[in-house]
Order: sequence, then structure tokens, then C-alpha cells
Amino acid sequence: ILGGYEAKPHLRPYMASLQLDGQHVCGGFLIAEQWVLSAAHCTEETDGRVFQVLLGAHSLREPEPHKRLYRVRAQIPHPGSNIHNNKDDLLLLQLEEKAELNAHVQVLPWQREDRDVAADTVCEVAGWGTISHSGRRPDKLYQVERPVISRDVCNHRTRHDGTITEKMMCTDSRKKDSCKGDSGGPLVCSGVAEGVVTAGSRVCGNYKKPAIYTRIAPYAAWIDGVMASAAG
Ligand SMILES: CC(C)CC(=O)Nc1cccc(-c2cccc(CN)c2)c1
Repeated sequence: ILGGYEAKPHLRPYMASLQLDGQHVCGGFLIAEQWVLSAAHCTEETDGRVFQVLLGAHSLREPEPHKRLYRVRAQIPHPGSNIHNNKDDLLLLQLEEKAELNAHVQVLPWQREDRDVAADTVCEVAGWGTISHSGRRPDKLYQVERPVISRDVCNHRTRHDGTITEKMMCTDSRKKDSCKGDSGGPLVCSGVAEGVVTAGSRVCGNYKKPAIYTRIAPYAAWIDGVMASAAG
């Protein structure tokens, strides 16, 4: 998160850290007791290895009472996701067991109505991604507020030049932005997850390259279908 600030501990109890060998790779969030939603491109550099999911954390390193690392039973990328573009950039992770819910571990409601969030709506994004242009990685969860920008503005020739589909949304990225390691985290508007951070052009804090999020509502049927089929 660039240009943001340390989050108040445990006010975002749905936040997940996707880890490999104890290293934070990407964000994610709890959408059901046994399911985390994240971004498919987070598996690009994992060489087929399965993530572990840290829940209940504020600090990645320090011992905290409700912090717990969960094994993953299944990782299911959206069938349309690929390394060449940001399309269908979603990843569902089934935990080995149901997460133990408490004040520090909670599910985040997600938007099922497929309607664009109005431009200028201020939403929030949080993560353990880099907090400086030099790539400094935080130990604590950071957050930042960002206004939604219209798809037309985001698709302008000098911005994302027509690549933003109706299954994506954008926020202004001037100075304050999501960045590497924030992928997979939720864009939260009025307490509801509307989008999932995708890497887009993989630059951060540049107003010419607004932040891109995969809208969740268009994928409600896929999400419900995967959770139903793997239930039990
Ligand atoms: C395996 C993955 C971690 C590879 C990856 O994602 N790299 C990478 C590099 C630079 C910026 C970003 C990035 C992420 C989220 C949002 C944004 C821009 N808002 C950029 C992402």
C-alpha cells in the first residue's frame, strides 16, 4: 500500500496473508468459514506450490493471540485467468478446515448485485504489500482510501486504453495506491467487498495507471458453484 497508513489492529478481521515458506506473497480475504478469495496471478511465481493462509494477524512477524496459519486443501483459479492479461483474475482457496471465527477472524460480505460502484465513491484497500517505491515491505497491515473512477476515464487512451472490461473497476492511483503484495485483497466500499486487487500494469502510485480491481458480483455464480461442489 503506497501513501497509506498502518491499519487499526484487527478492524479488518477478514484479511488473509497468502504465504510460501513463511513469506507474505499476496493478500486475500475470508468469504466463508473455509474459503478465502484472492487473485489468480498470485500463483505466477509459486512453481505449483500451495499457499498457507495466515488469518487473525495484524503483524506478520510478532506473536499475536488469534493469529493462525491454515493449510490449504485446494487452490482453484478462475478458468479464464491467464498470465497475459488481468481477465478473470480470481483464486479461491479452500482451507484444510473451517477457520475458527472470533473478534479477529471474520467473514467479509461481498457484493452480489452486478451494478457499477458510482465514480467518486471512496473505498478502502488494505494489505501487507510494499509501502514505498523502493519496495519496502511492512510487518503490519496498512490501508488507504481511494475514490472509484469511471470505466470511461480508466479506459482513456493515456490510461488503460480500452482494456478495462465490465468485470473490472478502477480507483485513482495518484500517490496513494495498492502495490506489489496487495494483490488478492478486497476493495471495500461501505463495508462490502466490491473488488479484488489485481496487478494491472504492475506500476504503483502513478495517476496515469489507475489501480484495477476484478469486480466480484459478475463472478457470484462461479464462486457459489465452486464452494457448493467442494462442500463437505
Ligand atoms: C506473483 C505476484 C506477486 C507478481 C506481482 O503481482 N507483481 C507485481 C509487481 C509490481 C506491482 C504489482 C501490483 C500489485 C497490485 C496492484 C498494483 C497497482 N495498483 C501493482 C504487482
